Amino acid sequence: MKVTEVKHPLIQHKLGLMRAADVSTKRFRELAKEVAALLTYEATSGFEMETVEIDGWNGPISINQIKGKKVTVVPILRAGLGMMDGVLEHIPAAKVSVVGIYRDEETLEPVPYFEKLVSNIEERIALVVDPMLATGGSMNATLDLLKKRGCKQIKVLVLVAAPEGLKAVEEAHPEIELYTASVDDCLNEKGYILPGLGDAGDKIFGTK
Ligand SMILES: O=P(O)(O)OC[C@H]1O[C@H](OP(=O)(O)OP(=O)(O)O)[C@H](O)[C@@H]1O
Ligand SMILES: O=c1cc[nH]c(=O)[nH]1
Ligand SMILES: [Mg+2]
Repeated sequence: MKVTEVKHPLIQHKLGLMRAADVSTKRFRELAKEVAALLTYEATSGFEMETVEIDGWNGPISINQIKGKKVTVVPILRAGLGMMDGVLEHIPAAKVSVVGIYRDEETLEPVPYFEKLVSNIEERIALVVDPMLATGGSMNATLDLLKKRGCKQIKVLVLVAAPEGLKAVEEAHPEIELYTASVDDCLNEKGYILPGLGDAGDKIFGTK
C-alpha cells in the first residue's frame, strides 16, 4: 500500500490547531474541511491528463485536461462528512456516495447502517474520506463494500492514521493509495488514536 504522509506546512499547521484541547466545534469543522482540501490537492496529483484542441481567443490552441475518469467522494458517516466539502472545493462536479458505519464502542468492530452509492460507481475513482483511521475496521469494511459494488480505483484520505490501522488496511487492501496529514503514535486501550484528535465525529457535530 502506498501511504503518503503529507508534510506540507499548511497541513501540519492546521492539524496542530485541531489537536488543541479547547478547539471549538466551529474551528474544528473549518480546519477539517481545509485540511481535506489540501489532502485532495495531493491525492489528485497523479490523475491522468490529456491534451485537447479548443478554440482560444486567438484561434485554435492545445490545453491540458484531466482524462476520462470521473470521481465519487465517499464520506464515511458521520465524521467523514466533515471532510466532504473540502474535497468538493477542488472537484465540484464529483458525485457523492455515502457509507454509514459506526464503531461499536465495546468491541471496536465496525457496524454498517447505511449505503447510498452512485449508480455507475465502477466507472469512477472513489475518494474515501474519514478523519480517523484507528483500528482500520471501519475503513476496511468500507473498502470491502466499494469493491463488492464494482469499484476499481480507490484512494483514501484521512486526517490522522494510527500504525495499527495502516497495517490492517495494508493487509486487506494492499493496492490502495492512502493520504494522511499524520501517522500518529498508537492506539490507547479504548481504541483512540494518540496523540490523535479525540472523537472527531463529536467534535465536528458538537455532540457529547
Ligand atoms: O478505525 P476504526 O477503529 O474503525 O475507527 C475509526 C472510525 O471511528 C470513528 O467513527 P465513529 O464510529 O466514532 O462514528 P461517527 O463518525 O458517527 O462519530 C471515525 O470517524 C472512523 O469512522
Ligand atoms: O481516535 C479516534 C478513534 C476513533 N474515532 C475517533 O473519532 N477518534
Ligand atoms: Mg465513523
